Amino acid sequence: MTAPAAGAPDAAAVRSALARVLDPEIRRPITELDMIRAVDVEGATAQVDLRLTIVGCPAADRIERDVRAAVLGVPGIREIELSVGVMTPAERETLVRRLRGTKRMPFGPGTLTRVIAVTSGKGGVGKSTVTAELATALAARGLAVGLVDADVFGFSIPGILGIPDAKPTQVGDMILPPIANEVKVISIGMFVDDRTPVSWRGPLLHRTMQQFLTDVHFGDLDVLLLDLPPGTGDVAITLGQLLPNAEVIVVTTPQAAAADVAERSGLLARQTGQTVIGVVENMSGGVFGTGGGDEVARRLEVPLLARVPLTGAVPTAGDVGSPVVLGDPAEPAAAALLGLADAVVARGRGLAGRSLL
Ligand SMILES: Nc1ncnc2c1ncn2[C@@H]1O[C@H](COP(=O)(O)OP(=O)(O)OP(=O)(O)O)[C@@H](O)[C@H]1O
Repeated sequence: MTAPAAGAPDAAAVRSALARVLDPEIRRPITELDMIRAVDVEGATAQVDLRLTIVGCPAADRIERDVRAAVLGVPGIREIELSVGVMTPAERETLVRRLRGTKRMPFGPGTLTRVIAVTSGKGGVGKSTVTAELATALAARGLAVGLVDADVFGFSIPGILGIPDAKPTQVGDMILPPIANEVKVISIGMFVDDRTPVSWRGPLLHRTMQQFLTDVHFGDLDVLLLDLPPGTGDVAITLGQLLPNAEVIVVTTPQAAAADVAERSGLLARQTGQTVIGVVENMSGGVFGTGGGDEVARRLEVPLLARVPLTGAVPTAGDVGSPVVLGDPAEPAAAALLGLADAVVARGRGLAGRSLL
C-alpha cells in the first residue's frame, strides 16, 4: 500500500464508514462482528474484504449494497473492489461466543429487560393479537422489543405481524430472530413444517422454551413480550419457573364465563412469583357487552389497562399482517391498543429504582 497523499482517503476513513453499516439481522456494526477482514486504499479505489457469517446468508445482498454505499460515500473514494467470503467455522464460533456473552439465561431474575407475559383463560379471545399489537406499539415508541410466540398450539404471531413464512437465520447454534415492525420475533411456527399442530409434551416444551430464551440472540432488549398459550398448561408453568420476574397481562373477553378462566390464569402466574400488572378486555362492546375485564381486574386486584373494542379493523389488520397501531390512531381499537402501550410504559417508569433481584 502506498502512503496516501495529504487529504486523500485512507483505510481508517473507509473503516469508520463501514462501522456505520449494520448487519440487518444482528443489528450491530459489521466491523464489530469481525465481518471486515481487510481494508486497503489505493488512490481512489478501496479494496474491502467482507466475510459473511454463513453461506447463503439471506441478508447478503443488503449487506453488500450497504457496504458499497458506505465506502463510495467516503470523500475521495470513487471505486470499490469488494470481495465477499464466508467466515470459517472457528471464526463463527468466536463470534457466537462473543455475542452470547457468558450469560445463560438473559431474561431471568436480575435482567434489565422488562419481561411481560400475556396470558388468557381460553383460546380465541385475541391474546395473540393484543400481544403483537402491543409489541409493535412499544417498538414504534423507540423501545427495543422482542416477542416470543410461546403459544405452541396456535402460533399466529408471525401471520399477524406480516411475516408468515419468515425463518430465523442460524449462525452456529445461535438463532437470529426475524424482525417485523422493528420487533424481533421468534415462534415455534418457524421451526415446524406445513403448520402441523404441535403435540409436544412437558419436557420437550420446557427445553424448547429454555432454548428460545437462551439460544435466540435478541441482543439488549427493553421489553420482551411472551405470547403464552391459553390456560394453565405446561408452557405457563415452565415459563413461570424460568421467569419468576415476569410481569403478566391477562386478556379476557367481556363475558362472565371467560372471566372465571382468565382469573385462574392470573392466579397461576402469581403462584410462580410473577406479578400480574393488569387486565385487557378485548372484543369489548358489540354482542359481548362489557364488564368481564372489570370483573377479572377486581378479583385479581389489578387495574384494567385497556378496553379494546370489537372492530372489523382488527381481523383485517391480522389478515394482511399490518397491525392497527401503525394505521389510523383514531380507529377505536388502535386508540385502545396505543393506550395499552402507554399504560405499560407508565407502569415501567413507576418501577424505576426497584430492586431487580
Ligand atoms: N378487538 C377485536 N375485534 C375484532 N376481532 C378481533 C379482536 N381481537 C382479536 N380479534 C380476532 O379474533 C381472532 C382470534 O384472535 P387471536 O388469534 O389473537 O386469539 P388468541 O386468543 O390468541 O387465540 P389462540 O390463543 O387460540 O391463538 C382473530 O381472527 C382476530 O383477528
